[in-house]
Amino acid sequence: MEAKEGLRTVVGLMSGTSMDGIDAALLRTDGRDRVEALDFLTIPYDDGFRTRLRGCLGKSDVSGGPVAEVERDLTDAHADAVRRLLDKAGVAAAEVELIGFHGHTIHHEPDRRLTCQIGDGARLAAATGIAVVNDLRSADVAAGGQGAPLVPLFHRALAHGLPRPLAVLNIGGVANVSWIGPEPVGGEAEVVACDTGPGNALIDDWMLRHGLGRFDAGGALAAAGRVDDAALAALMAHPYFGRPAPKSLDRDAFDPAPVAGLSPQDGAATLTAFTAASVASVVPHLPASPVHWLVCGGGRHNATLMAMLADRLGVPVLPADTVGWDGDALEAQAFGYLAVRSRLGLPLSLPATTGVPVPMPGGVFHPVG
Ligand SMILES: Nc1ncnc2c1ncn2[C@@H]1O[C@H](COP(=O)(O)OP(=O)(O)OP(=O)(O)O)[C@@H](O)[C@H]1O
Ligand SMILES: CC(=O)N[C@H]1[C@@H]2OC[C@@H](O2)[C@@H](O)[C@@H]1O[C@H](C)C(=O)O
Repeated sequence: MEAKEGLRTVVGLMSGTSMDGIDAALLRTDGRDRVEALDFLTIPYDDGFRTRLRGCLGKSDVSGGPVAEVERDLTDAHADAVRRLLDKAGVAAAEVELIGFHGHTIHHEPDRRLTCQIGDGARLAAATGIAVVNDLRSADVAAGGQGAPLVPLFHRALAHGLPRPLAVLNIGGVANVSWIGPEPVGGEAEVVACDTGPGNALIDDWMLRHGLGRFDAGGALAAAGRVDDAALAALMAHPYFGRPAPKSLDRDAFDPAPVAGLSPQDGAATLTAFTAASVASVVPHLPASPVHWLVCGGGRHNATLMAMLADRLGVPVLPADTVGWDGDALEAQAFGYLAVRSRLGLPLSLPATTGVPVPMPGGVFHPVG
């Protein structure tokens, strides 16, 4: 075990459900309440690899065969991302203590105690010469938790001094919220979290299906359409939205059939409204209404979605960048932070963030050599 005090220089790596690429962040953190962001980059996947990755979704058997080949190539792409990040930052691998390696979720069914992130920790440690912590969700799921979301404790670490209650909303392929309560003197604020519903994944799939690109840039297509209220009501009838937090989702949990017959514009508008309405539907499940929302993840670049969120939530909804955070880097930074917590034996999740029975440490350590 490493020293209990002090900042460590670490890398965090995330391959998110939108399958856009690898986010790699360099930071210094004590795994508690100190975080200094140093650098960040994204390495996009090419279309061929994205198709292979998509082909792994829903599978949980990684041994041998095509999933094992994708896992190997995914790991090597992460090693390359680490090299490029350190080159960009002018930092030597020897100066980095640890990599937090999320891997890529190909299957997530916590109610059956199943979650699977592909990514070979030992191979990444050997390729980079830096120790790795991976498999950060399994311990939580094995103990009966949702295994997600895991970023809430990182959000709390960043949130000192901001107005409370605060909601930090990540809009990736799936969307998740961290509710952070008032800051007690000398104590830690209450955190409640869950996945709210779809983020961008259904919108991205819609754009691809209509040959209109990989995502709705700026929300322009949605802005040109009309929300179909009946289709939206059908989408919102899913039982997930009535369930209390904590709760989590797999990427493809929702069937977009209700929008199937709509024009490209109206479908985009309705799916964008679905994301906004599902975020708003979580508010009654929170301990108190947030006084403002900070939005991170790629969905904050979708102006139509941001406007729909502001409309439905009725309080300020701002990109997280407005308080000095890098809204693209946050998830990758979180996995560097969580890797340090893993080495310190600190919890990665709490009963109110994943439903795990007790505060839960986790992660698997892979030393170099
Ligand atoms: N300029 C833009 N306009 C609209 N949407 C955008 C823009 N840029 C990115 N996005 C959306 O953001 C998505 C990527 O977001 P992000 O990288 O946060 O997701 P992720 O980390 O892969 O997912 P998750 O958080 O679920 O793991 C893209 O797929 C796209 O839908
Ligand atoms: C199982 C899984 O990989 N879940 C992801 C996904 O993407 C967003 C949302 O669903 C969140 O629950 C989680 O990722 C973030 C990083 C988290 O664990 O906090």
